[in-house]
Amino acid sequence: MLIVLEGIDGCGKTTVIEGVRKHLADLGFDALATSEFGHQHPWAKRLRQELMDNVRDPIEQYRTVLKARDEHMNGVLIPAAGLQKIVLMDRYIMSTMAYQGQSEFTPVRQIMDDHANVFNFPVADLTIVLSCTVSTAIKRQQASGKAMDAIDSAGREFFSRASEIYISSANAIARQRPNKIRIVDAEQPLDDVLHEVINAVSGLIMTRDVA
Ligand SMILES: Nc1ncnc2c1ncn2[C@@H]1O[C@H](COP(=O)(O)OP(=O)(O)O)[C@@H](O)[C@H]1O
Ligand SMILES: Cc1cn([C@H]2C[C@H](O)[C@@H](COP(=O)(O)OP(=O)(O)O)O2)c(=O)[nH]c1=O
Repeated sequence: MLIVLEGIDGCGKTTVIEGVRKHLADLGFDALATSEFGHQHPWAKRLRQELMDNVRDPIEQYRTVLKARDEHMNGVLIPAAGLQKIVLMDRYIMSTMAYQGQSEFTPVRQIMDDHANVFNFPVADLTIVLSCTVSTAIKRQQASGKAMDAIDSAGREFFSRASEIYISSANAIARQRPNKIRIVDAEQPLDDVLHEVINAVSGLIMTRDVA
C-alpha cells in the first residue's frame, strides 16, 4: 500500500511520516518510510547532485527525477508491494508537478499526461498534502536549524507557486477520486496534524490486507 506525503520544504512531511511510522509500529505494522532522493538509497546521492547541477535546465531536471523514480520503483516500491508492506513516501509525482511543473518546458499538464499515459509508475493509494504558508515553512526550517538551500536558491515566489499547484491539483483529484487525496492544514500544532494524518491512514489500512 502506497501512502504519499506532499507539500513544500519545511511543511512537516518527514516529521509526520516518522510519527505515523511509530504509530503503526505500535499497532504491529512494519511500515517502510522512504523517498526517491532519500539518503539511504545507493543511487540517491548522485541523482540529488544531478538535480542541483541542473537547476537551470528544467528538461534535464525532469529527466533526473524520472531516473530516481525508476530506480526507486524497481529497488523499493516493487519489492515492498511484493511483501504487502505499507509504504510511507516523502514526495512523489505531485512534487514533480509543483516544482518541475513551473517550467514552460515541462508544464504540469505534460507531467500529468506522461505519468498517466507514458510511464508505468505505481499509483498512490492515498496522497496527503500538508498545506502551510511559505512563511510558516521558513520559520519551521529556521527553528530546526535545517539548511534552507532550496528556499534560498529558488526564492519565496517559487514556493508560493508550488503551494498553489499542490492545492489546485489536489482539488482536481478530490473532484474525481475523493478517497485518493486529503489536504491537511499543516498550520496546526504537530499533534493535530498527526492526528488527522493517522486517521486518514488508519481508514485506508482497515480496508486492505497489509503486513
Ligand atoms: N505542525 C507543526 N508545527 C510546528 N512545527 C512543526 C510541525 N510540523 C513539523 N514541524 C517542525 O518543522 C521542522 C521541519 O519539518 P520537516 O518534517 O523536516 O519538514 P519537511 O520534511 O516537509 O521538509 C521540523 O523541525 C519539525 O519538527
Ligand atoms: C520527488 C521530487 C523532489 N524534488 C526535489 C525537492 C527537494 O528539493 C529535493 C529532495 O527532496 P527531499 O528529500 O524531500 O528534500 P530534503 O533535502 O529536504 O530532505 O528534490 C523535485 O524537485 N521534484 C520531485 O519530483
